[in-house]
Amino acid sequence: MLPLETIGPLPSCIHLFCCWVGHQAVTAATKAQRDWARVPVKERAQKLKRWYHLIMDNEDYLARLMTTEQGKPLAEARGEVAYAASFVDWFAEEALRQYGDTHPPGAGNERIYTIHQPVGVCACITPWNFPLAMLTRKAGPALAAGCAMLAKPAAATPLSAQAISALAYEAGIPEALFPVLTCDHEHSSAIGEELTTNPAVRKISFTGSTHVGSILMKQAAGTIKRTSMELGGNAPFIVMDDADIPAAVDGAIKSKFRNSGQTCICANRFFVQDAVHDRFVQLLHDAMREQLKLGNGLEDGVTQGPLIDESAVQKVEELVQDALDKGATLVAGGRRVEPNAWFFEPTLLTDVSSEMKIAQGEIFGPVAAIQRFSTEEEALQRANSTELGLASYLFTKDIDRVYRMSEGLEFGMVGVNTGLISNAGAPFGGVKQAGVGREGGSHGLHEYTEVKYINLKLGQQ
Ligand SMILES: NC(=O)C1=CN([C@@H]2O[C@H](COP(=O)(O)OP(=O)(O)OC[C@H]3O[C@@H](n4cnc5c(N)ncnc54)[C@H](OP(=O)(O)O)[C@@H]3O)[C@@H](O)[C@H]2O)C=CC1
Ligand SMILES: O=C(O)CCCC(=O)O
Repeated sequence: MLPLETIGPLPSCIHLFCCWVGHQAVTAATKAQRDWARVPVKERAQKLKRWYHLIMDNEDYLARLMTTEQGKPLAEARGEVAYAASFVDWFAEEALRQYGDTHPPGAGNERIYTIHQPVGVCACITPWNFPLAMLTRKAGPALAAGCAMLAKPAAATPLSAQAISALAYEAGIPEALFPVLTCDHEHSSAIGEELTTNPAVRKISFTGSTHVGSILMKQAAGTIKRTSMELGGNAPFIVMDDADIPAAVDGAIKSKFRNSGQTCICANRFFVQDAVHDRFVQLLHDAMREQLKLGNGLEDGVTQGPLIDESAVQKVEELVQDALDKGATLVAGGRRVEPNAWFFEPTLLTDVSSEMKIAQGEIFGPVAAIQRFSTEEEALQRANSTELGLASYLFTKDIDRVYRMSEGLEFGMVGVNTGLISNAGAPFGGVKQAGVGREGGSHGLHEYTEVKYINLKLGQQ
């Protein structure tokens, strides 16, 4: 018998085991995908529709599971279940509309046309902040297009992913076509490595940090995989002096404090024009006091749950402290509720400047950090001074400004006079280092199809 030390330490065994599980899953998915691509699109769409109805029928169960697992309040969890289901519903319908086109022939006896075909076996790695919706935003279009989708959810939220995929199997979607590969945080790189390097996987779709997205892109480059990357944001929320201030405050509450500030499209940097600064801050402070209640998300009336883990709380604490050290003013909140708890008070800071860390990257916590500005040009220039061009928000009643500024903002998405931009029918995605590709809408389906051009030469003129 081999001495134990020649086999190696336990972690590397688990690493190898994860790679092996991933490899087996890819092999099974490769066969399942060939069969699935041959299923008539109408039948694929019907199975997705059944999945959609099963998700909605189990809304309460899924929402309670998510609140227990992830922490977001029950009302928000219910909203996410419906949001997740809406991707399945939308892509079930869009699958029927994968139109090709015909082109003018180059010569009299040739005909040129295009068809859309599934990319093949795809894989996705999803985050904990939207454990259902980020999965269906990727699996919905992939399955609709005729692809397989291997899913690796975040270690913090495997149960939500397993529950929603079980409903897919119940709806008639083969398990081998849509396996969910769970593992602990230490071994996510093992599964990630297999999914990004196995040549049978044709596409990788990721939502998470820019740091991990860049690792996955490098790994995927070896086999030239298609990638969709939905990475970090640093959203500006611009309030012009002609804005409807109560509406801007309402948008701020929705955009900033959804999921306790843990979304990549949360307002991250508030820019408020001088003339309306004090009124906006006052009304926002009032709204935070009246509308935000911290606590157990299963209890009635709670709107703010805990952050995801200890390191998330520490990061927010450090950002707030750095801002205060550099001259910010604390208007409300500013600390965790009690030692060792992961609940962080809804926080309002003013006198924030671009030198502070809180203005430079994702806060991912319930902190509204307010900067002031004087002119439209200054607002645009400061808003655009980030590499994380995902979402942006603009509040103004001047229609010329709406066009001028929304076209000038270097972001993939602009919410004008609204703090909520999420919609299954719209293309979600970023520019610069915020990512590659679009999810949702018809663009979201195209991410899972290849365009094939066919040149048909006729025998006779
Ligand atoms: N754009 C967005 O929506 C999100 C942005 N973030 C940002 O990222 C920060 C950190 O959050 P965090 O959860 O650590 O985000 P990560 O980017 O680390 O995690 C996102 C997903 O990637 C997985 N993952 C991590 N490392 C690897 C790897 N080497 N190979 C394959 N998969 C990997 C994770 O698995 P596991 O959980 O097992 O580690 C998880 O499923 C947040 O504070 C926020 O700023 C976070 C989540 C979502
Ligand atoms: O934080 C994210 O990456 C997901 C954004 C959720 C949404 O689509 O609204």
